[in-house]
Amino acid sequence: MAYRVLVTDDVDPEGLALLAAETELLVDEVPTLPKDELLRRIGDYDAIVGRSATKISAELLRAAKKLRVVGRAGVGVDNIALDVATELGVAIINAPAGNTVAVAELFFGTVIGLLRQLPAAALSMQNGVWDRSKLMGRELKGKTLGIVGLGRIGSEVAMRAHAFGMTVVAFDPYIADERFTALRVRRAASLDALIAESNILTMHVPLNDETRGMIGKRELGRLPARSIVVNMARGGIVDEAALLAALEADQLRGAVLDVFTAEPLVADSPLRTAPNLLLTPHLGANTVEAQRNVSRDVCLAVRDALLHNDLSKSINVAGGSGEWGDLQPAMLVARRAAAVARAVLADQGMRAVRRLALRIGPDLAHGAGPLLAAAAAGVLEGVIETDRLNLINARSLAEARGLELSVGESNELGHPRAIEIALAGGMQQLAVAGVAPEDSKPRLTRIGQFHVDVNPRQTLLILTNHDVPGVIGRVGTLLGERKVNIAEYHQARLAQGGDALAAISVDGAVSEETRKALLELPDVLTASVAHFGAE
Ligand SMILES: NC(=O)C1=CN([C@@H]2O[C@H](COP(=O)(O)OP(=O)(O)OC[C@H]3O[C@@H](n4cnc5c(N)ncnc54)[C@H](O)[C@@H]3O)[C@@H](O)[C@H]2O)C=CC1
Ligand SMILES: O=C(O)C(=O)COP(=O)(O)O
Repeated sequence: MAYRVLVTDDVDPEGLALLAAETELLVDEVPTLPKDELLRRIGDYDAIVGRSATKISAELLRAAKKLRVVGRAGVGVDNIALDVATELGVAIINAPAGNTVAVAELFFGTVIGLLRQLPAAALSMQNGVWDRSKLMGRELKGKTLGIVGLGRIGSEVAMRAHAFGMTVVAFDPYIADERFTALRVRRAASLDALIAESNILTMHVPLNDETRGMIGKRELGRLPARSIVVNMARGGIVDEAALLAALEADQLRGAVLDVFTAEPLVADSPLRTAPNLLLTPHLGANTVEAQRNVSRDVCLAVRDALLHNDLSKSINVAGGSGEWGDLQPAMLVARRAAAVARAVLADQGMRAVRRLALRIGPDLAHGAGPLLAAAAAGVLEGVIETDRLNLINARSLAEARGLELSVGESNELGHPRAIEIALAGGMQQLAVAGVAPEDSKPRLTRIGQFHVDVNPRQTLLILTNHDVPGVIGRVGTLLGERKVNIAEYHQARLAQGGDALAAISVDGAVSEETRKALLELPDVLTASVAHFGAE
């Protein structure tokens, strides 16, 4: 089956060629579409790849019945209704690293341009003027640079600022002290403290509820006299009206804006004629190198998501570390162990699961988020009606049904790559455990108190029976008569003559009628079937 990919917003051809090279991907490249036209067309597509000009609204996502992936050839995802995408199970993939240097270089280009009055100088030369006295500049050396957001771009700016002889201070409550030390950046205790000493204040944070309007009239008023404010992050992080007022009152030396609350900036915006304001039309990422990088990065990840169901690059899988190569077998165990626990409990009359507790061995600790999502998907599969149950929406769908989810690391599971799922509801609970060793196949190792050893393939039959001779033969004969092929049969018991449990891995499906027939066999006490969905 071929997947259709819609590409908007001038995405670099090098990445698109990677998509077009796949026979299973049909790529349609269009210019940035007006909202209504995009809404009309989106229903035909499995993926959309674009940049900041295309708004991926809640309305668009709900209309996009086939959509599985949104690729963003760049960093900021404030143009995407992330919550709705997560609820619908649509993967959001961005290209976080490819344009970092482009923004950092534009920072120095524009700030030096502003300090040395380069736009005015160039214009004066075009106009036949030679006036050096009016074009006196200032240097970066010795000035204090205040960076808000010491992430990828903030860090690159900091490194280059040292080369210019600047003092570098930053405010970022989410970054550890070690990173500040490694970058030789002094940590400001608060945003206010940073503002109070910044000759140049620059914003490198995402736009969200915490950062919208972060620099307003009050903050601008607290900057040292004759400071410069730079916003290359997102429009609205620096309040445009307050900035305009501060520039008109000659309170600042100047400002640089590359991003605007509404883009494109309207032709008659008062910002266009404000004094000492250097404007660029969202050029931060506009270099040949950056566009090639982000296009390649995002297209590869979109390809892998569509063709190989690899969601490791989706930013809306909670806790994803980005590297899932070693986690896939563990995710399979988590999902299947949860499905087994749910099936067995349902046959004991417990249909409403209330709690899912995941415990993982230390070598899987980095995958806690995706593993919990996989376990949630295992509990829900076959229970809820959705054709888009996946690692992206499983946790939110489970929580919406009142299921409490938790995950913890444990050294007591007997293997560093062990996984245990405990489901509970009412008075009942059941734990199912497994392992995902690096060098052998994933196995289920425990169902309740019974030790088993079975590779959970397409379908697992779980029987409990009296531990008496003849049961295995009768079960095998019944399944054989019904053309159910047994791949593995693992019999476990707690004590001779007590209860026993059989974990039987079979090919294909086991009908409800076959399950009932198994229950009719002498000495069989319970029979549960876990059909595993697609991986
Ligand atoms: N002008 C342009 O063309 C471009 C603009 N951008 C913008 O730059 C932003 C930053 O990009 P990256 O550095 O790659 O992202 P990043 O995620 O590496 O860094 C963002 C940093 O902001 C920090 N942060 C978040 N909330 C904060 C708060 N309330 N106070 C202080 N710090 C806070 C985070 O801890 C993080 O370290 C993007 O979100 C995007 O909006 C990115 C690329 C191009
Ligand atoms: O990557 C980002 O966040 C940017 O702001 C770049 O946006 P663009 O892809 O140039 O529309």
